[in-house]
Amino acid sequence: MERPLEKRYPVNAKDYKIYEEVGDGVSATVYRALCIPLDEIVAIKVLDLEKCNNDLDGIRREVQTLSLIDHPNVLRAHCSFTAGHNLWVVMPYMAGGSCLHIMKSDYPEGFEEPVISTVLREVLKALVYLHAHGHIHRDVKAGNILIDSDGAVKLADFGVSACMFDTGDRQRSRNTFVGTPCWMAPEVMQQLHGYDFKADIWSFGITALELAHGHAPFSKYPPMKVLLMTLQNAPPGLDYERDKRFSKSFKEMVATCLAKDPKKRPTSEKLLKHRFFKNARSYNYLARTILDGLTPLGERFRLLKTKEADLVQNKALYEDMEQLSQQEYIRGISAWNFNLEDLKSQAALIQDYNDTPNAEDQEGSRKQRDGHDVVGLSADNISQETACSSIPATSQEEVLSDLHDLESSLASFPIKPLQALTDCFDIVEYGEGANSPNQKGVTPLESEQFITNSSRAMHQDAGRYEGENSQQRNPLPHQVIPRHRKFWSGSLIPDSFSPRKVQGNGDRDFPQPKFQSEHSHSGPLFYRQRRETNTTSSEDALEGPVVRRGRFKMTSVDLSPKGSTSCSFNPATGGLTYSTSLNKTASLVLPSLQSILQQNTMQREEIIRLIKYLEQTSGKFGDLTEVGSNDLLQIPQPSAREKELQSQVLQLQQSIGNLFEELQRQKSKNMLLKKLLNASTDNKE
Ligand SMILES: Nc1ncnc2c1ncn2[C@@H]1O[C@H](COP(=O)(O)OP(=O)(O)OP(=O)(O)O)[C@@H](O)[C@H]1O
Repeated sequence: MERPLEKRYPVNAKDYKIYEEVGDGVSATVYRALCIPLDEIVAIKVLDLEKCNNDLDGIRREVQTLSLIDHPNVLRAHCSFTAGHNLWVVMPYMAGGSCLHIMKSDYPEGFEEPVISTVLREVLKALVYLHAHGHIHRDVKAGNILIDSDGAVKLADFGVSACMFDTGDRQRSRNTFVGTPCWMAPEVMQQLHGYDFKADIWSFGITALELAHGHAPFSKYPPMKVLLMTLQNAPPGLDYERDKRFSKSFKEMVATCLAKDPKKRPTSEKLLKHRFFKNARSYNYLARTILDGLTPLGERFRLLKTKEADLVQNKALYEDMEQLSQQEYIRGISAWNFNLEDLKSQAALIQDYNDTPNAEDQEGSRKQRDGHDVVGLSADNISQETACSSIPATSQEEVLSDLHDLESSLASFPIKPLQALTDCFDIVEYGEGANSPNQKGVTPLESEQFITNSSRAMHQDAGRYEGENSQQRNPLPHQVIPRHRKFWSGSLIPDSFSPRKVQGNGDRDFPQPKFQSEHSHSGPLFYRQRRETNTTSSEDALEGPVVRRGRFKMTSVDLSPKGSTSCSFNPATGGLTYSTSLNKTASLVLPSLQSILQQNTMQREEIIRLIKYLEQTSGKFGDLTEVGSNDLLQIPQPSAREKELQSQVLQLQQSIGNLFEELQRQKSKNMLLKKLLNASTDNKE
């Protein structure tokens, strides 16, 4: 029988029409697109080669690997080529998007068990195939499980995949730190003896929890804490009490994947025989359940990004803190081997979150206290860990203890740890210019054929997605949506921001409302207090010329008018005269001036009341009081409402001043940290 002609996908950017953005990752953006000559809807992943630290050969090998893979549950590339400084990977378009996106938009509490077992069985089939062909996927997570409109499930993203049978450079690359910390197996973190395909089984177990809860365990913590918790806590799992809605077989299946000792984890083949997967349905079931009624992928992604952008905008200061923490994390790990003291002093800068731990973490700590399944820990470590995972860390000491714990948990690190880590995490720095994540130019410049044209056409129904957002045929969507820092957990929106999170059902005690208020008030207070208690801290040393002022430093002496000789107080109007130019100095003194104004207004009213009282009770000071009171009483008394509004305005102005001040402080701190980071990198080299 004659074989049907293979479809050949063009390797030139001008043959594709880019529609809307449907996803983004650490180093790539994914678009829905039309392959014009074939009249077929495809997905195009655009990687900025300048942002990939990998060498071109490495990427070439990855894509070659992709093109050789042939399994219904593994997403393979049709073809790939370079366009300008971007690599375009053309793939089948998976109209349902990733499980992560589906959960974030419609199932924030996770999926029901039959859905989970159906999805996971398909993923496991992909892993059986990959492992049998010598590949470790290394990035199994809900964000990489894609669903097509008919419910077909494919495992995507070989951005970090490694070949188990390779030798030489490739083999050594497995001794680097690759993956996303929440899904990362302990042996991958430890870097002791390298790792094998069992690392995928661990990530598979974590993904099962992610699908069950809507988020991965520890996803709200900064990477350093995730490392510590993974290494030191008992493995996360489904709780018999808390996760009543799930079957015993599901709980068992997760537990078997999440054995800390990789040898105790089953192979993918053996796992596929687990009774949990007996309940899996056909993939059409997914189309009928989770995909039914979903808005088109592009629109869903846009809404999620808008929501994320709004939340991030409102939480600009929190972002600064996160960023600082992440930079500190990278710095901390990378500096580990050569300057512990310096590291410790820098650790003082790590902002902790005062998060209420979720039941998952408490459970982990409880198990650990009971002495179960703790790898490589002394009693000392255990108590320290218990403190750090079950009680909100609030002090510098705890951060230092985290670092101490990490020191004992990570036996050794790769030769170039900093490089390895910067490959893993998206580090955003102030002043990023053209290469910043927002500048994801995907201009279809003259393209040159780069890698492969897939040997086999994928079974893609060319016309079926044509209707989806067909009006949105815009040219290349440069910076359609502002891109923000990627969250550690891989979530689109960090858990603590999720408006759907509710307090109180064990696993979901997310501190969103609490955090919001804390952030605007307690955050800056926390920083100031810390500085006050430790004026010789490295933070102070780093701060340079930042003036430490603000409402939390005010004393009654500060508020006295005589203290502020540099501004003029008009007793007739009760107002202050000062330059209105909004420069830095103004923003720094503004809070003090506003307080003085408030204080004086109150004093003035007090004096007027006193004069009135004296007028009524004594004629002795008649002349004097008459002059004084007449003079003062000429000013109309503000009504109670006016007073209230006045004080609100003052408070708002004061908050603005404080926020501006805090922002300046964070900026200068960040700049200094960047310098230190560069210096330590230079040292290392
Ligand atoms: N073929 C596709 N069809 C539809 N959506 C896709 C496709 N490929 C990727 N996506 C979407 O784009 C998102 C990011 O893609 P991808 O994971 O490949 O990028 P990445 O930079 O490698 O991300 P990361 O390293 O964080 O996993 C996915 O989570 C998914 O939602």
